[in-house]
Amino acid sequence: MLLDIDKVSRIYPGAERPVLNHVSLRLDACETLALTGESGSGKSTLLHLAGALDHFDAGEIRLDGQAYSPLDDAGRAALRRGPVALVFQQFNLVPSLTVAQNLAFHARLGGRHDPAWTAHLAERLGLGALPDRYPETLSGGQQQRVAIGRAMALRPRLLLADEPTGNLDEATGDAVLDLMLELVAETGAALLLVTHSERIAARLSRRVHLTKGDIR
Ligand SMILES: Nc1ncnc2c1ncn2[C@@H]1O[C@H](COP(=O)(O)OP(=O)(O)OP(=O)(O)O)[C@@H](O)[C@H]1O
Repeated sequence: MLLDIDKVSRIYPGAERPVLNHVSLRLDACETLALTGESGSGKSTLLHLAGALDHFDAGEIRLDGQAYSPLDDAGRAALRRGPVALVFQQFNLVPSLTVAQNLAFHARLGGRHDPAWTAHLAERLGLGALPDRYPETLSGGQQQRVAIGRAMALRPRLLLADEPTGNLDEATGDAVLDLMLELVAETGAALLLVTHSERIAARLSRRVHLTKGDIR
């Protein structure tokens, strides 16, 4: 088992009820899992917890047996510059950096920049001719391909994606999802992907539905 979310709860300060109530979820290497649920059901919250971007109030999360709760901020940041990578709906590229610099950005921060691998990713993602372009000159699909390349440059064990095609039209989104699934399969990573789309969920190997703070 790669990711073990074990009876995790999250109560936002001031909220009456927990958004996540003893949620458990396990993910093996090479698995691709769609996380669906109504708006506000806690999908992003769960993804952020798996990415060590937020704290949980009960339970435990482990990645390859490493528990999250003892980690300090540096340990949590190291997780995101190593085995865990994230892709968001809003791309979140660094506007002042070129495509090539964005692709290498997180891997450099983590001391794991492999120029040959990054160049391979740029080619695979159809970005080979655009190394010196800035994000504002790219289409949404191109920007998301850079974000995926930036994430995969770390050779993560776990890729977390929050509505990665939510800002793209259907054809562009499908092409981006194809590339993401290919790269995840090629590297043996696991994928946990939040989506509202039945069509996208059906493309992944497994799906779970979040409702009333729990997985059904
Ligand atoms: N930082 C926060 N502080 C307080 N409440 C929050 C915070 N983040 C999210 N919430 C609340 O927690 C609930 C779940 O939010 P979350 O974003 O995880 O849901 P979601 O299923 O991803 O929704 P959507 O599909 O609309 O993106 C919502 O009621 C939201 O308002």
